Amino acid sequence: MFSSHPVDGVGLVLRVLETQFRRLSFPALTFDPATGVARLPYALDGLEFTETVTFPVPAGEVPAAFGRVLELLHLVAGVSYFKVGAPPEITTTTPLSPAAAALLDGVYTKGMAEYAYRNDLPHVLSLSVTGPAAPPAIPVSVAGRRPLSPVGGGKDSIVTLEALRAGGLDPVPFAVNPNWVIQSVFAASGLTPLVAHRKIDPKLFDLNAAGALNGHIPVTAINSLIAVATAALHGLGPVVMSNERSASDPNLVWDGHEINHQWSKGVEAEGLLRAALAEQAGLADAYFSLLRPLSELHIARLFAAHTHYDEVVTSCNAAFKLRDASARWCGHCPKCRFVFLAMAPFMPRARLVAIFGADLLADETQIPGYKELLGLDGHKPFECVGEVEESVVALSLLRESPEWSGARVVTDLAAALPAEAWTTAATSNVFTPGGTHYVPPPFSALIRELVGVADGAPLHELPDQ
Ligand SMILES: CC(=O)N[C@H]1[C@@H](OP(=O)(O)OP(=O)(O)OC[C@H]2O[C@@H](n3ccc(=O)[nH]c3=O)[C@H](O)[C@@H]2O)O[C@H](CO)[C@@H](O)[C@@H]1O[C@H](C)C(=O)N[C@@H](C)C(=O)N[C@@H](CCC(=O)O)C(=O)O
Ligand SMILES: Nc1ncnc2c1ncn2[C@@H]1O[C@H](COP(=O)(O)OP(=O)(O)OP(=O)(O)O)[C@@H](O)[C@H]1O
Repeated sequence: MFSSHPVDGVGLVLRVLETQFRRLSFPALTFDPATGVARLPYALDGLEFTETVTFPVPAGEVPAAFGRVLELLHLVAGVSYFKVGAPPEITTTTPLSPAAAALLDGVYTKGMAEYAYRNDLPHVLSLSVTGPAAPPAIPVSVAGRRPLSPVGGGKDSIVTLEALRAGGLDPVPFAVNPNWVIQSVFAASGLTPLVAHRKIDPKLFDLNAAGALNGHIPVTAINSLIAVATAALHGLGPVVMSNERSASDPNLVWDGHEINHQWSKGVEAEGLLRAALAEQAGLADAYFSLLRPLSELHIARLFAAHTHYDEVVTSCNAAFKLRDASARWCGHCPKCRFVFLAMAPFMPRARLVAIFGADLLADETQIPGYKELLGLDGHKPFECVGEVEESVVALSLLRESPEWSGARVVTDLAAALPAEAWTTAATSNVFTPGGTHYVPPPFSALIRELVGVADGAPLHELPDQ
């Protein structure tokens, strides 16, 4: 058992590496309305951490719903500290509505599934968060207020922001810890953003550097709750995300469980978060993804209409590292490869090469990576990339394009795919909106309009929620 008497940095690290942790718990959080600073403490047995989130300070009173969302954020953001020890018990004294308890179970199991898989910790997949029961709150609607639209610097949130603007909904752009890419997207949008700042306890980085257990966490769940809390604090409307249909697609199945790098971007997490916000905080329809009915390839096609973000748009995750971030597109990760392939059918080659600063489809060293995306090798990479079918459809469009058909990577990949792939591509539904979604009116009309206008075709009917 770990105890918390003072030790120097090296001693602390050595003891952590030798410890089998038993329990993650959540000491009381604090919030200072004058500074907007929330302090979120965690205890991994006797090892203590504090994460800090600084919200934009509101002009008026702090609404009760904000406090309830902050409680949820405190519990969800514990994943970063949980992963140091993967304790079998996670307990809170915060009363939990049934939907809040279900969200937390999902976050600590399915949200941590990639971590469990990579570290061979199967017990993580069946953990449960325990706490006293709370009755569901009475839901209130946030409809009719200005939406808050999180910006990630990539193509998806630009498509959402511009769709909301075109629909006359007057969106407020938002980001957690915006780096220069996100700030440049804010500037290119011409809209005035709100921002929040999140500071992970630095002790975590020392432990990681020394070899403590580490791995991927469901960061979108954390950013989403910071966004909802900010919207509540500022009396805004729903938080409108840009998570696509393919985010729900798992990377692989392990021990009978789906492992999805993007779990907290997927539709299951969206449903759990919506229900938890309604029951625990009384916020009905306060969170949804506008782009949920669309594939990544479809979103790439819609993005092609927005040329004034070309100098700033960056989807590569390497640009978003806390340390040693790349300038923009790194040009050699699965996400760069996928986004290049997805955009190529819909824009002139010179424009795409200018956005990326390189021509990935002319570079034969990219071929092994593209084979993974096309399902010819290994499993879908642990990154935010579309489904195999989307890559196949993109390639089928490129092999017929005068500009791209002679590109080295296109010819090699087209030769490597079996003939059935082209039949699959021809009958694919990647440009047909569909699947489970939670887009409420009037936003569903907006997405119909967006898709219909971009296609120059009759408006698609979205299936019912
Ligand atoms: C930028 C990135 O991809 N980071 C992943 C990478 O971490 P790395 O060590 O290379 O760099 P940092 O991000 O700077 O992290 C430093 C350490 O801090 C830990 N940490 C970070 C954020 C946090 O909220 N909690 C943390 O504990 C982190 O574990 C590092 O030790 O590899 C890590 C291990 O696999 C990943 O966890 C890092 O992913 C970030 C949390 C991140 O922001 N990733 C997004 C770009 C991302 O993957 N988004 C997914 C959606 C995932 C979801 O379900 O929400 C996507 O867009 O598909
Ligand atoms: N720093 C951040 N602050 C707030 N929201 C964020 C942040 N980073 C990403 N998001 C949001 O999380 C969701 C997933 O992010 P993701 O990186 O997939 O989107 P993106 O950057 O818009 O597009 P792309 O898929 O091209 O990178 C989006 O709704 C995005 O707006």
